[in-house]
Amino acid sequence: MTDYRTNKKKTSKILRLMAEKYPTKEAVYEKLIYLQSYLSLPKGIEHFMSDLHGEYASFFHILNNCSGVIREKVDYVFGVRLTEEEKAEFCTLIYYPKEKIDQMRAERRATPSWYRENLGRLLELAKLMSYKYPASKVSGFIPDRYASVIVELMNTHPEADQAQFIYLKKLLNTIVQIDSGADFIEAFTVLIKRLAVDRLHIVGDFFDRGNRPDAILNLLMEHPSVDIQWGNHDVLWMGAALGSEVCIATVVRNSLRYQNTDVLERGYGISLRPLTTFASHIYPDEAPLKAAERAITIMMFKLEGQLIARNPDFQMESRRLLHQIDFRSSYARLGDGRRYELESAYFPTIDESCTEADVYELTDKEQEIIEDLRSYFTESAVLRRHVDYLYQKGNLYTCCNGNLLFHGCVPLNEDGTFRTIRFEGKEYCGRGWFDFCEQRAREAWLHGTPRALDFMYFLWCGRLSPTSGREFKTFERALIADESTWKEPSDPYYRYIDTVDCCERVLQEFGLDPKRGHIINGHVPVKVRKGESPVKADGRAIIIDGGFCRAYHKKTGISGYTLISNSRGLRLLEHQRIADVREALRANHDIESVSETIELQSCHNTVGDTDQGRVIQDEITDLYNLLLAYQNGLLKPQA
Ligand SMILES: O=P(O)(O)OC[C@H]1O[C@](O)(COP(=O)(O)O)[C@@H](O)[C@@H]1O
Ligand SMILES: [Mn+2]
Repeated sequence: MTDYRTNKKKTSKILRLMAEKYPTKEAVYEKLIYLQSYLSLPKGIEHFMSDLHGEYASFFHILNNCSGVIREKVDYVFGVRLTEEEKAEFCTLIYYPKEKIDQMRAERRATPSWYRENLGRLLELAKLMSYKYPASKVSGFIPDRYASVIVELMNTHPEADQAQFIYLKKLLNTIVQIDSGADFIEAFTVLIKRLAVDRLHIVGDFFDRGNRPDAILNLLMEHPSVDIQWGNHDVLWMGAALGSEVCIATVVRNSLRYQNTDVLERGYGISLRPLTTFASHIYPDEAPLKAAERAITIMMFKLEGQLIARNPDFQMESRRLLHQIDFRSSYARLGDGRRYELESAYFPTIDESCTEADVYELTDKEQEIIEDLRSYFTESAVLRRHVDYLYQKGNLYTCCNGNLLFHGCVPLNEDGTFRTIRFEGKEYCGRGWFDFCEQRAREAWLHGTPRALDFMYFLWCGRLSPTSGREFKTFERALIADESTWKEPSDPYYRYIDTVDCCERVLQEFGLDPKRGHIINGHVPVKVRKGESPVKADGRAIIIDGGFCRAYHKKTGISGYTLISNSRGLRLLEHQRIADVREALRANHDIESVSETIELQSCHNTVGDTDQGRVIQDEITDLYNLLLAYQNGLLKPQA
């Protein structure tokens, strides 16, 4: 009885709210007709990318060419009506309108007929690409300042009627005559790019290795429809920006290793001066960058050792190794009980005779340096804006249209079952562990608690972290010459992902249809050169770390992947070579992309089949109820 009453109360509350929004019967009709028909349009295109690792030029190009979709549409619309060169030049105009127009002007080729011709082509392309959207959505994509004229252009039908033909000609002539051709070309290219990608998913790792993660984020922040799944490099930077000292030391170390200090110094206004001055003082024989790397590496190991000791639940004890160094000889004892020779036995910031606990203490000077860095990191407004954006648009995982997106792994046991993780006296596994990890990562942002800041470091490199799933061998890689110690054992997930059974269990665990969903991961570079494929378990899982990262090109053999999900299925694009804007402008070169169909459905998916479709369906039900309430007099519509 109570249930019935509360439900009734709730329903009428919803209806009253709806009535405020749709006060007349006509308003309800209008919305119902719009929503009902929208459900039948083809589903919008989703693009997935991951592991961008600061490679701005490639990302910029792929964002501009919409992962190759523009080129395909141009081929489709203009077929043999244009030569290959004309099509390539037209594509370059769409990718880089400002630069291309400047070039045409400089070469005195930007004549009125050039403007008219290209505006005509852009219009034709935009019309074709807009067919899968309702008109109101298309007008939402048009840059405001040009909206009324572009809407007018989009509504012309020159093929149908002579008067329309003349009308269109007049519109285009006037645009060019009054010198607004360049502005309209640019506005059309914005519209076309918005029509080409309905949603962009970035499956983690913006930072480290490449030198412009800041520029990538600036660009992305202008994109109208993005979601992000955090990678381990992202959580590391997020932790650093929020003030975790060990995350800061690691970020600085990574930047020095890849000679990317510009990101910190210019991009985020973080000065490394005190560190480099100190480092060249204590390592006078080293080059400045190398000296700074050595100095921050030891600080990092000290801070990491302290963190591991105060967080036994991280299960990272095997990574606390600084005290295993015999400072009098040049050896360290590792977990296997064996002694390994160190690359260098010179540790000017460690007192040889100190106790085990003291090894992990920072010297006064080190303390001063890390505090100084900390204030730079936490006070950088640009970094703060980027991290806020990562928190606002990002999650540890996303379920979208039946697919499961996350960067690393779901921790598994050796036998492939979900691994139970004990943390603060509670047990977690599978999705529950992801939810807990995300909650703790958000605590770092919202409250900056020490425990949550420590957790960000665990997420970066913990063996049980969903973004990592690997036992990092940073100590061995930094200090020990014997490379056999460098191999990083990883979670059984990375083996089991090859099996259909595992993928299906994971999908089910996250509430998705195991027979129809896909797992989409990044994190593990696919070594195409060695014959590896990004497609696992008959297409149930796809790993799209295609190595945008230049440092890994030798290993991967390609320069990035984009996964595309459209109304007919899934397609993978393998981008063959690095983009270069100048080259694109000079010779109209595009990134060469090889396309592989992973799944082709016999029928088109519609908006009705998507998550958004389900939300719309609910709204339709509410609208019908409102209509009923208006009809049976429960609510009075406005006249
Ligand atoms: O998430 P990614 O890109 O695999 O990066 C993490 C990896 O990078 C490393 O820190 C190694 O870095 P380097 O390539 O600079 O030696 C590994 O220890 C770790 O597995
Ligand atoms: Mn990663």
